[in-house]
Amino acid sequence: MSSIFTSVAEDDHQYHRKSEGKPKLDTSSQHKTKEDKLDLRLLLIDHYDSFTYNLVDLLAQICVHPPIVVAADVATSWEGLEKHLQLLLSTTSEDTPFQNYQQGELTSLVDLLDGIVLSPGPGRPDQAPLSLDIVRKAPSNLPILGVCLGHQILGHVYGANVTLAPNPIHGQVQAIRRVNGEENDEDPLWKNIPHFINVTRYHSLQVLLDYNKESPLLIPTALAENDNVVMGLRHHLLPHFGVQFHPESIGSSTWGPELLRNFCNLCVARQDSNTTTTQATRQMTWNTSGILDSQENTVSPLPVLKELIQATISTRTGSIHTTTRSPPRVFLHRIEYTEMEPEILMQTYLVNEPYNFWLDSANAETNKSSSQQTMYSILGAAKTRVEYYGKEKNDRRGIYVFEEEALKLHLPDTDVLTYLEQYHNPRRLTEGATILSFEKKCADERGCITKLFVPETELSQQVGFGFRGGHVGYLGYETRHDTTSYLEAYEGGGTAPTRKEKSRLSSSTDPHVPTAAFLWADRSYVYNHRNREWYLVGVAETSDDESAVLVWMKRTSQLLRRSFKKPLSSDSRLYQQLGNLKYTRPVMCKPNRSRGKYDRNFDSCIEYIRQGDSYELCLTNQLEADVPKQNPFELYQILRRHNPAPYSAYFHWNIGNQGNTNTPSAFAICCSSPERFVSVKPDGIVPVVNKNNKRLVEAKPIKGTCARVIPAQYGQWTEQEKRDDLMRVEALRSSLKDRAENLMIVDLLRNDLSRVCETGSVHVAKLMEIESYASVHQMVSTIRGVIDSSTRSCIDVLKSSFPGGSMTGAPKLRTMELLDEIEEGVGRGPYSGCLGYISLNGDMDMNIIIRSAVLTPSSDNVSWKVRVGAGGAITALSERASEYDEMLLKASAVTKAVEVWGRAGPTDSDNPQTVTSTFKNPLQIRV
Ligand SMILES: C=C(O[C@@H]1C=C(C(=O)O)C=C[C@H]1O)C(=O)O
Ligand SMILES: NC(=O)CC[C@H](N)C(=O)O
Repeated sequence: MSSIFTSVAEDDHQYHRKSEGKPKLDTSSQHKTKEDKLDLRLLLIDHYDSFTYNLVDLLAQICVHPPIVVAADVATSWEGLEKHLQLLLSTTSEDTPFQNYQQGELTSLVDLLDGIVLSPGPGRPDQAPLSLDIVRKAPSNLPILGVCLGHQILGHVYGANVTLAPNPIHGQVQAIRRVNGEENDEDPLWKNIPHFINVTRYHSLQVLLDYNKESPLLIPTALAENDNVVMGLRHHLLPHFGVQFHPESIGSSTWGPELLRNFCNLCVARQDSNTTTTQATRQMTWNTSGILDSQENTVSPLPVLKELIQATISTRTGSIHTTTRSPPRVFLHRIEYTEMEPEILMQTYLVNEPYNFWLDSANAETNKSSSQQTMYSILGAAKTRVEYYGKEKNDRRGIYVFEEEALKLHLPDTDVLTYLEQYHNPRRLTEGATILSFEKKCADERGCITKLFVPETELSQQVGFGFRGGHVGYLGYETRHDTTSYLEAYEGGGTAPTRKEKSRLSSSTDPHVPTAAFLWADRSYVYNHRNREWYLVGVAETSDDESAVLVWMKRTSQLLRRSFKKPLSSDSRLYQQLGNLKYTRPVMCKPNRSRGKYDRNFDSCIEYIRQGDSYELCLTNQLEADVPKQNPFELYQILRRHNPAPYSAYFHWNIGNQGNTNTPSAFAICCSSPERFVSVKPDGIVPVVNKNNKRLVEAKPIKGTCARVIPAQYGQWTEQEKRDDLMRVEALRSSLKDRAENLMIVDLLRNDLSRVCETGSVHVAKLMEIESYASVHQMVSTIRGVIDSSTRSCIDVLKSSFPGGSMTGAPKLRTMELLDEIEEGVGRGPYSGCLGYISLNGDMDMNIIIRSAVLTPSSDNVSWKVRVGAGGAITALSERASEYDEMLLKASAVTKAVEVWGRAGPTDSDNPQTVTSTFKNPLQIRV
């Protein structure tokens, strides 16, 4: 591993970042609080970058108050910004950028600010009117730090040319050197920073400085070693500083935070040198402490605009639902002496129910090193379900809640995350579960029960898993319209004509498949693949429910205790097919967009990157096939053998009863995903203080893929094949292109988690590790952070991080807009979204829906339309010729299984409708 990453937390017990070996903060004691933090008010203008909150997190570690973040499109001028801030100040409420400020404490913008940071972002400086105006009109003694796009904005304002850089460079860590010069030695931004440092670059544009000018306004402070691009600049008089690189990136972590500290110190020194901040000046000189003096007043506070005050923040952001209903009761029961296997339980009892699921750890048995978290299966069938149709399905918009086939609730204006929040907000979390045991001799189903309440703190250790019932389902990719709105509203943006225009672009998706869908899992089966232990998990909202749950548990326990290992009815048929599979056989799934079109799409991506509109785009395609109607569960069975993966899942929706419902939804998802999107769990590594309220958030993004060697003899490796395969691992590990792709997504996930996690808690636990699956090697990183679960829920985590950055690229919002256009407005549906559980104790585990088939019935109901999404990240280092192949390689993990399934053909038991009408499922009878 290259040395630039040595400051990454290898030791997961590290909660706050260490700063050993770094110079101490040089600040006057009156500005320090008890925790040595600086009492500064910084404003950060967010140009919708995917790294902004990494800056916010670092600044929040340095300052008492986290910076106030506002979107770059809240206004187009300094005056407009003032109005906007006045409005915010007058409506300070919970969950806004102002939550840390007292009402009435702040009276005017000028009094408020000690410094401004202009964030990085997509696009060109001339497209950022607000930031340009800030540089022109802010009080001249107010320090401004421009990062990347912000640096280019400074360049633009001060007359430098902003042009295309010699090469776009994204996610690469490179050496820069400081520019020597007497004035630069005094430069407070670079105080105590060595002359050569490594930093991460994400840019396509550059500021060209004219070194021949006699008295230049801008002075270069650092240059890139390899291409001499200006990496740092400052105004010759004003306290305006720019850095072209990203000090907040994990690849800059040795000196980046120091540079930000220096900026904060500079803001403190400016406070010291001003008795009243409104005495600003245009006549500037460096004073002895390296900070500018101010003499002239340029800005006066604006009166508060009464009519604007009336609009409240909570109506803009969609206020958080906090229901006062008490949390449901959870019951657990361990089944002793059963040899039941999850696949048999599904096949025998669950797949013929209209709504059922299996969150599988399909590789837990084949891969003994699989982690603790991926050794459980959660299975169940449900009576109550939630369907959500989002912005792209305007005719049916809203939430629909069904009990069996009866529509119980329609909320036309509610989005899925707001709906789920009612169940999973901090006030409704269960604090433990009742463990039930049944005495064997007791004949009565309702009697002879021992109950023991175990608090959550002990429960997870005792049973090993964190699922306590709740919602199991998925958020399709198009749920992104809602999370985008949340983000824009939080920062006060989304109102600019450019953004409004963009959000009108909507994608067409399959009408059979809701934008998001969840089952209410009140009776579930949890299986530990390692020790083969089974638990039943029941949820009761009322006392009637409670006695029904007890009966179900007792009956199920009795039934499963009698189960012995038996071969699956479909087993021999499936294995036979797998053995016959020829790996050279062409897939029958047809890509939606041909190689020629995909190549042109690739060119568009490269052009957007070249122009500075994106740093990385995850371009995708869909492959489609029509398969004669047969049992979709068999496709899943083939898939879990063919491509065993830790976040596999089967999700089956209404296939047996198509046509009987008020909404025409009917589909199945067969998923063999290797990727965790995000989980929320309690964890031993969290500090002991207030332990109950802390939960660990973990994302495990994958970026970097290469094909594995496929042994000539199915399942039998020669020594040479093993060696060749290992060589591919090493090639992937050291590939510049893949490391850059991965680094970008690591920084993006750090950003997304930093929006909700505690300041300083987000860290990279594992960087660029290689995991091997049936057909591919993958580069995987692990990012962790801590939330306070008394104020933040897993829904907040989803709001701040969905969709997973590995499926979008960076910067996320702009890149999603570009992809919409490139992918011709064809919605991705469940593919690229996430699937998993949201548990009633506040735990969550969501995968990324990739390596998956989504099945919907054809209009005549005689065949399945099978869709397999696949794609890959495009960066400046990508090659056109290999991207289409990489997409096909990823798809092939699934398309081969579809091919086998299609060849197997229907059997007599493949008509679920007949089965459900004759089969009385002993486990699903509800009393
Ligand atoms: C887009 C897919 O995969 C994503 C892209 C990857 C890559 O670019 O290397 C790796 C894993 C996924 O995050 C897919 O499988 O369809
Ligand atoms: N990271 C950034 O801020 C990028 C700035 C600009 N869009 C560029 O590509 O150069």
